[in-house]
Amino acid sequence: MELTGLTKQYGTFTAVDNLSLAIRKGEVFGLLGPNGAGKTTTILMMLGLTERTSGSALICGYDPARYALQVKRRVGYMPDDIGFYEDRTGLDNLIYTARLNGIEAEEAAQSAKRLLEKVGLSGSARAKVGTYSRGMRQRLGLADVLIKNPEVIILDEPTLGIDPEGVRELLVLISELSRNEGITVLLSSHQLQQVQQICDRVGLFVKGRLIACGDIAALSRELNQELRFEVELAVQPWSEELAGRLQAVEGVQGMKTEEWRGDNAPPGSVLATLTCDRNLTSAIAAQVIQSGAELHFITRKEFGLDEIYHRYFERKEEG
Ligand SMILES: Nc1ncnc2c1ncn2[C@@H]1O[C@H](COP(=O)(O)OP(=O)(O)OP(=O)(O)O)[C@@H](O)[C@H]1O
Repeated sequence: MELTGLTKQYGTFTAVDNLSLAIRKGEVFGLLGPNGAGKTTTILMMLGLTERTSGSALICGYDPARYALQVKRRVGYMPDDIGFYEDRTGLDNLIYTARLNGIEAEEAAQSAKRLLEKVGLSGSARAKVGTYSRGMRQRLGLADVLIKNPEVIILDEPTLGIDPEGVRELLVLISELSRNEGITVLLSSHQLQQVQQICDRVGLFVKGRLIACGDIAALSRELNQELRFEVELAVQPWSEELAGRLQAVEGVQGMKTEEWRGDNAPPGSVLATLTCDRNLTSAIAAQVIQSGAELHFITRKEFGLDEIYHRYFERKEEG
C-alpha cells in the first residue's frame, strides 16, 4: 500500500497533511496518534470512503478514489464502532457478511465456523451478539473482516474498551494472522504500549502529519539523539567530590540526587539521576569506581514507545 502526499481538508482545516507512507506486504503497521490526529480520515481515504483533497493512494494496486469496489474486495475494514445484528448469533452475523460478499451458503457456514474457532468464539457461536463482551465483539469483528479472505485488514482502534487480558488475546490473534497467513495489517491506535508489542513498524501521527516512522528501535535511536539519556545510579558514600567528578564528565547536562532507600541500602546511600546527551553509563561508572565509592547499581533509562511518543508530542506542542 502506498500513500503519496495524501491530504484532506475540511474547509480551511487540514485533517491529513501531505501524508506519504508505504506499507509492505505482510507487515503489521501501527498508525499511532492521539484522538483527532487524522487516523480515521486517513483510513477512510484509503478505502475510498471519503474523498481526498489531493495526493494519491494505491491499495492492493488500485486507486481507491476510482476503484473503491476493487479495494473493498481485497481489504477488510473493522471500524472502531462495528455494528452487528445484536439479536442474532455470532454465527448468523458472520454467515450474513459472507453471503453479502457473494459466498455460497454452504461455504459461508463452513467459513463462519472455521473463523469462529480461529478467534476463540466457538463456544459462543450460538449466543446472541447482544450478550457478547466488548472483547468478544472485537474478536467477532476480526472474523467478520476475515471472511472474505482479504489481502489487507485495516483495524481502527481495535483494542479500545477491552480489558487487558482481552487486549492481549486480540493482539496475539492479529499478529498470528499476519505471520501465518501473510495478511498485511494496518491498525490505528492511541494505546502505544499495547501496539508496540506486535507492530513491525509504526508511524507517529500528530495533527494530520506523520512526524516519525520506523521500527521501535529506529524511533528510539532517532529520539535518543535529541532527547537525552538518563543514567540512574546508587552510590555510597556520596561526597561533594564525587558529585563534582560526575558533573565534569563530558556530556553530562544535569544531575538530581535523593536519598536511596533500596533494599539493604547502606546508610548514606544516594540515588543520582544524570541527564546526558549520549549514553555515558560506562564513563559515569568509571568515575564512581575511581573515586573509591561503592556503586550499588547503575541503569540507563530505556525509551519505550510511550515515552517516545509523549516526548515527540510534547516537543511538537512546545515547538
Ligand atoms: N466530516 C468532518 N468535517 C469536519 N472536520 C472533520 C470531519 N471529520 C473529521 N474531522 C476533523 O478532522 C480531524 C481528524 O479526525 P479523525 O477522526 O481522522 O481523527 P482520529 O485520529 O481518527 O481521531 P479519533 O481517534 O478521535 O477518531 C479532527 O480534528 C476532526 O474533528
